[in-house]
Amino acid sequence: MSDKLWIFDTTLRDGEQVPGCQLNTREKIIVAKALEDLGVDIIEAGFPISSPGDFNSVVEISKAVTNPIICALSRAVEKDIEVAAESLKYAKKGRIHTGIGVSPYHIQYKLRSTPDEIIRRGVAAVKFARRFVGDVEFYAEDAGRAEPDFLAKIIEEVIKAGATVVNIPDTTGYCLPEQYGGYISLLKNRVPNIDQAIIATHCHNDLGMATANTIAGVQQGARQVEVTINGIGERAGNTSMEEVVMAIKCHKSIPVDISIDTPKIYGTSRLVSKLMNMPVQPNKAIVGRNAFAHSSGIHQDGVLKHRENYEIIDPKDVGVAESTIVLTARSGRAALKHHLDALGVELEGDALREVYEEFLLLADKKRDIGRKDLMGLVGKFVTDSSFIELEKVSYSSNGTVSADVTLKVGEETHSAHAEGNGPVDAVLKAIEKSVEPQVDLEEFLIQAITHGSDDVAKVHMKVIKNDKPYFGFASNSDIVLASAQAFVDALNKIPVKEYATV
Ligand SMILES: CC(=O)SCCNC(=O)CCNC(=O)[C@H](O)C(C)(C)COP(=O)(O)OP(=O)(O)OC[C@H]1O[C@@H](n2cnc3c(N)ncnc32)[C@H](O)[C@@H]1OP(=O)(O)O
Ligand SMILES: CC(C)C(=O)C(=O)O
Ligand SMILES: [Mg+2]
Repeated sequence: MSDKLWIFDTTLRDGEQVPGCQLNTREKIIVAKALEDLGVDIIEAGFPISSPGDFNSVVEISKAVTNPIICALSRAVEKDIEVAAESLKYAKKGRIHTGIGVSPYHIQYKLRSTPDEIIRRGVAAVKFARRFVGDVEFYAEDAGRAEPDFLAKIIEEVIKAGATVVNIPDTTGYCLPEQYGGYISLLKNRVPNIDQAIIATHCHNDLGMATANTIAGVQQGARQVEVTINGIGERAGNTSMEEVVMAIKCHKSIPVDISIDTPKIYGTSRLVSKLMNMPVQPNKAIVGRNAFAHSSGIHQDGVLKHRENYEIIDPKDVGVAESTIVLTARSGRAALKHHLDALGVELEGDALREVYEEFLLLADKKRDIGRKDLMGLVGKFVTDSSFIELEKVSYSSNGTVSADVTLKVGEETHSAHAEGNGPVDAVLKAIEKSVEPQVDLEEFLIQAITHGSDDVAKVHMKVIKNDKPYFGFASNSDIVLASAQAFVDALNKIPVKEYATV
């Protein structure tokens, strides 16, 4: 029989420590509800002593969320623990998370203390927290660099004092998987009362080892994993929830059950990325834009024949509609044919070979091959009456912001006027008014390339049509124009056959 693996999410505490990621209470409640919906077991909602805002967030999350345990962080300091307990008064199930540094660095240089005194303070903190709640987690900060004998001793003592969960953080992301797993097996084998508490992993990603270390910990007997959505967190981040969950789902040999509703992973990732203003790197495992995108011919042919040739996860299992086949100069005929079929152009044999040769010449010069390029290549076989070209864009701000756009769709000219919250909003609305298909704008990123006031803005956009993502890119020194061009670029990638279905 498998054990339960408790999923402890610290996006709203450790994740929120990242500069620029701070959320207000309303936004934290949105994330907490999404985490509840995703199926997490414990939400670390904040560090209540740190500010009135964080205290209030823990109070409001406790009211808003029903199923998960709500956890509040504190130092091994009585006042911190009292405030944490106060913040949890509305929690249906509340947990206080208290602890202290245990590595020689932390004991000597941070806390200016001695090992014996650290054990005394840790034990006192756990006993004090138990006066308020029955569920007390102890963290042994910087356990990843602790003396093993000292770690085993303090863990034994805090369990005696009433800790229900013992958290073994690799706070500085120092460990290799074998070392981190070694700490967990040491505790399992050496601490006589270890079966009275759950061992938790809490890994940081300074060497890119957070997921590997967490999995090593679970393999050695840890039964709680502390993770964040998209792996956000201090410095290089925390362990990413989606990576751990999917690694365990992919490897049935790890004998644990997880409560996460995996098709909700992608939506939760986007929500956190958007609210925290923290873009997800394109090659991020599981949730990155390219996690299910195939761009070289041999892979594309393999995926088109049988998805599992090059995918270990079905994208639908994590909430991504489908894999994408991206046309590049490394693509082969299978990929080209796949795209032409989607445009309604069915070519075989010599015709396909002829178009493929021309496609290669073009793809060697151009990074991103879009619908206009493809229709140009197959022009003698078919005409495209739906390609969109941006002819004119103007906007003004006179109390209300409005925009006028002129577009050419196939041979026809369309003009539209719209108002918006700002110039980009107005221009995109005007474009949407005059074209099919209507789409949902899911992601919109503007990046400065050189960082001067004469900078060129690079815009990346993701739109959704019929649950499928389409990406648009553009760069221009005019941010509004770059946004309009990226939007049109994305629209032009939507196959005509998708227009009819809304
Ligand atoms: C590994 C982690 O992620 S730990 C969590 C990190 N998150 C945060 O720090 C965010 C919230 N922190 C805060 O708001 C503030 O730092 C507070 C309210 C906790 C403390 O503020 P201040 O009282 O001004 O202290 P300051 O931040 O300057 O220094 C931290 C103090 O806590 C002590 N301390 C650090 N960790 C612990 C601990 N686990 N238990 C007891 N004391 C601790 C330090 O030794 C230092 O004490 P000192 O001033 O006597 O040397
Ligand atoms: C407070 C503890 C759990 C922590 O975040 C760490 O040690 O990384
Ligand atoms: Mg941490």
